[in-house]
Amino acid sequence: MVTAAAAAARKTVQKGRLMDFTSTVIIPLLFGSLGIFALFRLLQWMRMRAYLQEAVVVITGATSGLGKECAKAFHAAGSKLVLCGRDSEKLKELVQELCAVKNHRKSTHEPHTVVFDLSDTKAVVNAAEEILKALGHVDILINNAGISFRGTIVDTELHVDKKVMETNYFGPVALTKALLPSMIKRRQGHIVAISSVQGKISIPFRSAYAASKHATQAFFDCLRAEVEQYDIEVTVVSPGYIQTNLSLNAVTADGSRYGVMDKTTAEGQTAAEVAQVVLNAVGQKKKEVLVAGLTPCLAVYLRNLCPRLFFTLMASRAKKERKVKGS
Ligand SMILES: NC(=O)C1=CN([C@@H]2O[C@H](COP(=O)(O)OP(=O)(O)OC[C@H]3O[C@@H](n4cnc5c(N)ncnc54)[C@H](OP(=O)(O)O)[C@@H]3O)[C@@H](O)[C@H]2O)C=CC1
Ligand SMILES: CCCCCCCCCCCCCCCC(=O)OCC(=O)COP(=O)(O)O
Repeated sequence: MVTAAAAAARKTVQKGRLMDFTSTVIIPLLFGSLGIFALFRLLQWMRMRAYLQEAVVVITGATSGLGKECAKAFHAAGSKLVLCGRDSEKLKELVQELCAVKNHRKSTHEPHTVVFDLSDTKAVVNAAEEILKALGHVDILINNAGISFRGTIVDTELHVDKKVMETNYFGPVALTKALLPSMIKRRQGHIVAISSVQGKISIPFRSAYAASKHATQAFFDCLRAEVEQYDIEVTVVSPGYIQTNLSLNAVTADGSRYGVMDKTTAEGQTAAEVAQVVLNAVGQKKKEVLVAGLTPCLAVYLRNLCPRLFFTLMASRAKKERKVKGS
């Protein structure tokens, strides 16, 4: 009887101590951590806002898809935009669209436009000069423009491989090199490369595209290391499928337009969602970001951790695709 009462009393004391511990240690710790986290996020947001507001941001491929949505996101963040593209009419329409947006919280700026073809090196160098003359400097360069490709290696004419490399690799490299000296001089700048999941893994019938994106990843990784001493940032963004005109505009083995909206593209993430990820990655000065669903992310890990299995999967994918196309 006595021992049972003593045990019950001991239990009550223990329960009381636990409650004391919870109210004096656990709960304050929990709220404290939440508070610190909220403060950290607020400071991060304020730093990002200050970084993007008034920044001179050059965006290539601004006439459609991801480039257009990036233009909207950076414009809304108060950046001074330089919109680049091949079609001056489409660029003018975009400027009108951006200027029509009312933003009462932030001061926004009317964007500049520069028309040039990225596969023309001379035009790229002239464009960089034009940009520096008009705005004095560039804070953020977003190398976004690009084209994709569909075809077998055996059938693809070499000029097609070159065209894809000129647009996706040599164009951004030339523009970056043309703007880099002024960034180094100011010891300030941020260079962004829109690569792809296919900059990390190669899938069949995309040889020229995957090669151009692997080259992009390699070049901008080297650049990041080389310019860190000048406080210049480099961000490589690797998206999975996005709902844009990329597949429609892709080139085929003989250089003609593919002209098909692939199911994978149509079912991808929206360009606005990915543009927001680009904005945040730039604002937070991230080194790289993979913006894709579970399967592409797993495929990237599989390529590195178990390449044999990945190659087998890709070979069977090639066989299956060939069967579907009856070739
Ligand atoms: N959509 C997707 O699934 C994915 C896209 N990406 C990448 O995103 C980037 C943007 O593509 P996305 O928006 O999807 O596709 P879009 O086809 O919608 O946009 C491509 C942009 O690049 C421009 N461009 C193409 N060739 C040239 C050139 N020679 N000189 C100058 N500009 C050129 C186009 O301009 P114009 O209007 O003159 O043709 C257009 O503005 C690309 O680098 C692409 O590889 C990455 C992963 C997935
Ligand atoms: C342990 C399980 C691992 C599962 C991995 C299986 C591998 C399956 C292959 C998946 C391939 C994903 C490819 C994604 C490609 C992609 O997102 O590319 C983005 C683009 O650049 C699109 O350009 P495109 O012209 O090809 O439309």
